[in-house]
Amino acid sequence: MAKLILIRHGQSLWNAVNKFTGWVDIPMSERGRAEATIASCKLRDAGYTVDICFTSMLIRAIETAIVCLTECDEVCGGRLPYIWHDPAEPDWHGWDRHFGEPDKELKIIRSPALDERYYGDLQGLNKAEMSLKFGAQQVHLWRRSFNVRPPGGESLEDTVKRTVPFFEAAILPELKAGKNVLVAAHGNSLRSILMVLDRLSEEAVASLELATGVPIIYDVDTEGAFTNKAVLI
Ligand SMILES: O=C(O)[C@@H](CO)OP(=O)(O)O
Repeated sequence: MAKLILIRHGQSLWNAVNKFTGWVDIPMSERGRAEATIASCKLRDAGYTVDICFTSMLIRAIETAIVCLTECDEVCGGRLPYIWHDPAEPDWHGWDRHFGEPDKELKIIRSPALDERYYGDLQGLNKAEMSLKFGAQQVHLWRRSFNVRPPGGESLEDTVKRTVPFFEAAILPELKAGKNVLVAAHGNSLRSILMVLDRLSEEAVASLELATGVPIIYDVDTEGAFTNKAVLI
């Protein structure tokens, strides 16, 4: 049975100071790196290995993936992790051309489809200050409702429209082929995927909160059915 391992990135420097982050490319904090290290050890101790990894384009998710795969390198199952570059990219310089042993490689594939929800005009602003300015209820709607867009940004519904098609086209086929997949992404991009995997209603997804750096694991069969959800706290 293939494993799907979802992980929200470790705490970022802007999570630490309660700022809306969205697409701003903020790295992890020291605590975030520690969270990713602990996640790596928990994956190793529970005997999980990864065959292929997907991340967003944002450094906090990429860092989380790399720390998870390399702090306890048993998680890689003896493979060498590397960032895959698409030969179709205009600036591709043959970065992965020297690899010749696919069985010993662990591709890390980045996609903007997994990026955090775009927070528009709120990016960089403090969440508590915005609650004082616009009211806690309005800010809660911007942060957690399914279809209310933050000013100039994406609703969760908008996010679903990019994450779920990517999940179905790129990630699901790997799982159906029996590969263990690590997906390192963001609070809202993962909430949008979990909404589908856990069949959550628009109301139920509003109360779904994901901790930073905590792996969520599903068994996936060859038909693409998701069972036995486990959270490695
Ligand atoms: O700021 C953000 O990008 C996200 C995740 O940290 O915030 P929220 O939890 O409010 O959706």
